[in-house]
Order: sequence, then structure tokens, then C-alpha cells
Amino acid sequence: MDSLNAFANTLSLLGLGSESSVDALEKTLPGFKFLNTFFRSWFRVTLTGLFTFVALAGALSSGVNSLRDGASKIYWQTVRYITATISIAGNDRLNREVLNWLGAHILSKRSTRVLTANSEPLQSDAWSYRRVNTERNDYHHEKRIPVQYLPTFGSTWFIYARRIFMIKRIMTGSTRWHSASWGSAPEEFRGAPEGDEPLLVMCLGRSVEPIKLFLEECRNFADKQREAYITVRTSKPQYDPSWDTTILRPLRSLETVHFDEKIKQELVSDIQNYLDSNTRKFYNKRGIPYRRGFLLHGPPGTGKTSLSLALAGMFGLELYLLHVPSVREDGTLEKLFTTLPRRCIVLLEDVDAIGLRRTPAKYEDEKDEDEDDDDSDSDSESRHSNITLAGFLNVLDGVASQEGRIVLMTSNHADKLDSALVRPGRVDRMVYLGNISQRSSELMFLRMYSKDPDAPLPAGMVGMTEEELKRLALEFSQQIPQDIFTPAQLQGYLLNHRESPVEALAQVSSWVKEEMAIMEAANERARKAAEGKKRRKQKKKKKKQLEKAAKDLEGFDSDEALEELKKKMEEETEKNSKKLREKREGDKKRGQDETTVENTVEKEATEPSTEKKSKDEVVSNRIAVSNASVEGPDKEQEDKEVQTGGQTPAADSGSEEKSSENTNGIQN
Ligand SMILES: Nc1ncnc2c1ncn2[C@@H]1O[C@H](COP(=O)(O)OP(=O)(O)OP(=O)(O)O)[C@@H](O)[C@H]1O
Repeated sequence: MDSLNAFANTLSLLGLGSESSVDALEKTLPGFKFLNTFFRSWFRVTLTGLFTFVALAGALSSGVNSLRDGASKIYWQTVRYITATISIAGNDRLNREVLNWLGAHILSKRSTRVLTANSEPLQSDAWSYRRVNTERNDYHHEKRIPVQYLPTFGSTWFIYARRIFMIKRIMTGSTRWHSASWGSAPEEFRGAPEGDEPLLVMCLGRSVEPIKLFLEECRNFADKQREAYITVRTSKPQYDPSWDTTILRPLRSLETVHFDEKIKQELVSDIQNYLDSNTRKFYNKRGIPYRRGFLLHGPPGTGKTSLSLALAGMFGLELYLLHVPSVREDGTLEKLFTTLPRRCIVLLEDVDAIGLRRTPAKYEDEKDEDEDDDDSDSDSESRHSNITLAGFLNVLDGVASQEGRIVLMTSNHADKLDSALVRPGRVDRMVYLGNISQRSSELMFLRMYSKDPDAPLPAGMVGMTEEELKRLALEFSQQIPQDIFTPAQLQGYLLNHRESPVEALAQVSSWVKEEMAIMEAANERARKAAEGKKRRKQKKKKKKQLEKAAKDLEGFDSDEALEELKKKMEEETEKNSKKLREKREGDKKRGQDETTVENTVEKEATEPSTEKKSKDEVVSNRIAVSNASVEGPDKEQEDKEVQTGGQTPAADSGSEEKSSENTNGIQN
């Protein structure tokens, strides 16, 4: 208070708190003099002095702020003048490459005391509200992934190519939000970077060229590191359509994938030819879209995925892997495709498993019963997939689809694929990977026991010469029946005997017998299951028709009702015929023979439209059908079949006959 008074007195001396100034203020603000006297007697401070003090303090503070702003502006102008800067977005691959370079070249050699440590990101998609790019390195087989040290927030200084560089990792978005509670602590102590923070690369000097050279060096370093790997990028499209997971897989050579050598060579030279720089020009000049598609098909475990990985490694391309049934809708697929780089391999796995529809399932009034049947063996993912054939074809070669990449599709049932999907331009070459031949068995045996300079020799191979191993391989292959086992099966057997080729040879004949017996039993089970499924399907179909007939008969008391019923039946028939025609056209294109089932269905579908029956005939047929369904002996029989899984072939055929009779009855 005293200091305030002293300050007021000083001001009085300057004339700011004098009587004359109080009088002047009283004129403009009536009552001011009274308040001034009141403050002076009670608080020993005049109002004029107080106002003047507040005004001066405000002016002083804004002066300091302006000074600080001015100094900051001068600082940044100077920085701008004497440095060159390039910024790199958080989600750019270069960002990670620069950090890796820093980690390997600067931070490992210097005693930096504030760092970020990275090992494996743990991620729970269930609660994670935002997705962070993840990387997985399959090359490290140790239990614990080595820790990688990277710069944290703030600046890192270093000298590169005789120039001073500074890299600043900037805190943004969520990290800034997370670290808000740390108040005024320096950035590097507030939290760890999550990997999506932007970088500023600055260099002392007035040209950005040194920075460009530095960035090129970072890229080269990353390429070198990746040489031993295949980079596989994947996505979890149900959460966020982006290629956010990177997996580094050890390089796999093409020799380790065994299938017909001639087909292998043709495939390799096809891709080689396609990637040649002259080929692009050739395509462009002739107005041909520069794309190439391959369908790798065959039973499970015959090497479709392995071949794709080997090709990616061989041609030094990144592999973008998408399990098609896990994609929910066309939009997601489209988003993923638009973010693909120009040169890469896209691996679309299990393209048959979703039974690509011409329209999304949710818009279909009712599902075709045949489709129903097919869907039953697909997994739960495929039931959630709603992508359409049009959407799928569009990403493959629509107007918006990018040129330059290689699309590899895999399928276990190529015969299920729509002809539009496998037409040239979308699938330019189909490669069949089948069961293992004797020659491939021999090569697989040799590969399994080839000497590894980095590992100790297995006990069962000590002293074994190359010739001896070759002889064992030949003998082994002669015991493997041609094209019966999948390569995966044989690989499994050899892995169980990886310590001793002699043992593998000694036990192979009994293994072959056992496996054949297992396979036969499995085939028998599958055959029975298929029969049971067929019967269930027929029963379901019959039940539906009966229900429909009963419903129609409910209001069947006038000529108009009869007419309406006839019209309905004709519409139904027309619908069936149309479906059938489309199916036949598709099959014809694939050069397949029509099946007997289709012929029967066609007959059923077309007959009613050609025959015009009288009212009495229709009514009597329908009543006969209703009675048969309620009282017929086959009803009981069929229920039994369903319960027992249809293991009575004699009874089966009887019931099938009856059911077809009834079906005809309805349709007539
Ligand atoms: N032709 C082959 N040559 C060498 N190894 C093979 C071959 N086929 C399969 N394998 C081995 O079998 C395993 C499964 O192979 P892969 O996943 O490539 O088969 P796939 O045909 O893609 O199977 P799916 O159709 O079930 O996806 C792998 O470990 C692979 O090494």
C-alpha cells in the first residue's frame, strides 16, 4: 500500500493526481471527487493514482509482449534467412526412413540422453479409437524383438556432408493432447512419439539441395535394409481402409516353390516382360491399359501365397495383401485401391470365397437357392462381405483404377468365378498349382536337407556326401504317388524328420499308406455331407413350395383368384427361366457342360409356362400335393434321414424320387 502511495505521490508531483485534475474529472464524472476523498481517507490512495498505475502496468506488459513477439519474429526471420527447411508429414514413409537413419547413424554413436525406445506396438482394435501404423518384423525369430532407439520430441543436431543439420520432431494432435497435463515441461519430457508426428529437416545454408541429398541417403539406407526382406502391407478393412500394417518377411526364393518348371519360367518371363520400361510405352502408344492380372488357382496348400511372396521378392516389389472376404463393401475396396502405389504387387486372396454378387446381398429380394447352398461352405467373414462383382471389377480395371501394378488373385475354386472376372484384361494368365509331382518331391527333399553354412549339420547327415543325398532324394520321390499329396502335406512330413533324411526315406511308405487312408476317409465324409446337404436343400425347397401353394389356396374361391394365381405362377416361371438363361450363358462362356441338375431345373421352370391347365386340374393337383405333404409316408422317412445325416442310400433315392414327383405336382 505504501509503495502504491509513494507511486501516487510521485504522480501528484507530476500533476496527474492534483486538485485541478480531480476538479476536471468531477466535471465529466459527477461524484468522482467524493469517491476520491473516500478512497484517500479509507485506503490512503487516490483514485486518480490508482487508475494511472493500472494504465501504466498494462502498457508495460503489452510493451514486454510486443518486445517478445518482435524478438521472435527477428529470430525466425534470421532462421529463415540462414537455413533451408523441408518438412515431412507424419504418415509419409520417408518420415520413418529419416528416423531410422538417425537411429542407426547418429543416435547410436552419440551419447544423447533423451531418446524414444521402440519394440513392438501392442494394439487392441477393440478399444483403440484411432489406428496407428504397425510394423512387424518376421525376420527376428528371437523371443524378444530388439529395441530400436529413435529421436524423441524436440531437436536433434548433427553434421552430414560437412553441413549442420537439425531435425525437429514436432508434437501434434493426440500427443499434444495427451501431454497437456505436463504443463510447461519441455516437449521431450512430456511423452513418447506415437510415430505419426511430422518432421522438420533444417540445414544451415540457403539451399535445399543438401537436404534433398540427405533424404535420398535415408531412402537408400532403407532400401538396403529391406533387401533381405519382402515388405508386405496389409489392412484390417473392417476398421479403417488403409494399408496400415507392414510386415517384413524373410526373402523367399522362387526355387523353393515347387511346381511345373515350364509354367514357372513362363510366368517369370511374363512378369519380366511386363515390368520392362519399353512395355509401358508399347501399351500406352496402342491405347492398351497397362495392367497385368494373374489367377493362381488350385487346392489349399499348393503354394499360391508362397509363389506370390517369391515373385514379390524376385522383382523387388512390395506386396499389398488383401483377404477379399474380409472386405465389407465396395467403398472400402475402392479406398484401399486408390491408395496403392503405382508399382507393386496386389495379392487378392480367396476371390472365390465371397461368391461375388452382381448386386449387394442386402438389395436382393430373395437369394437364389443354389447360391444359398454355395454360401454354406464359406466362412463367417464371407457372409459379412457385401462387395459386388461390379465393385470388384471396377477396382481391377475401371476408369479410376491405376495402371502399372500387377494383380495376383488366388482361388481354391476357379470354376466358381464369374466369367467377367477371369476374362483377359483382368486375368491375363491362369496358373494352376496342383498336388506335388514326383520331381517336385525330389526337389523338396533336397531343399529340406541342403547344407546351411550358418547352422550346425543335423545329426543324421554327418558324413553324408552330396551324391548320397541325391540318391536318397530320388528314392524318396519314387515312393510318393504322383499328384496325390499337396506340397504342404509333404513339407509337413519332411519337417517331422528334418534331422535325418535316411529316417525320412525309411518311413515314407508307411506315411503314404496312412495319409491315403486318412484322405479316403475324409473324402467319404465329404461325399456323405454333400449328399445330406443336397437332401436338406431339396426338402427346404419342397417345404417352401408347399407353403406357397397352401397360401395361394387360402383365397382360392373365385375365377379372379385363379387368374391371379396363374399370373403369379407365370411370373415365377419367367423369373426362374431368366436366372437359368443367365447361368447357362455364364457356363457356356467357361466352356462347361451343363449339369443334369440344371436341365432338370430348367424343365421344371419352363414346363408350366408352355402348358395352360384348366382350373380344375390346377386345384386338384394342388390339393393332391397338400395331402401328400401332410400324410405321405416319405415325410417321416425324410425326417429320419435328416436326423441320421442321410446314411441310408436306398431310402435316400426313394425320398428323392418322391420329392421330385411332388415338385412336379406343384408346378403343373
Ligand atoms: N508348391 C510348393 N512348393 C513349396 N512349398 C509349398 C508349396 N505349396 C505349399 N508349400 C508350403 O506349404 C505351406 C502353405 O503354402 P501356401 O500358403 O503358399 O499355400 P496356398 O496354396 O496359398 O494355401 P491356401 O489356398 O490355403 O491359402 C507353406 O509353408 C509352403 O512353404
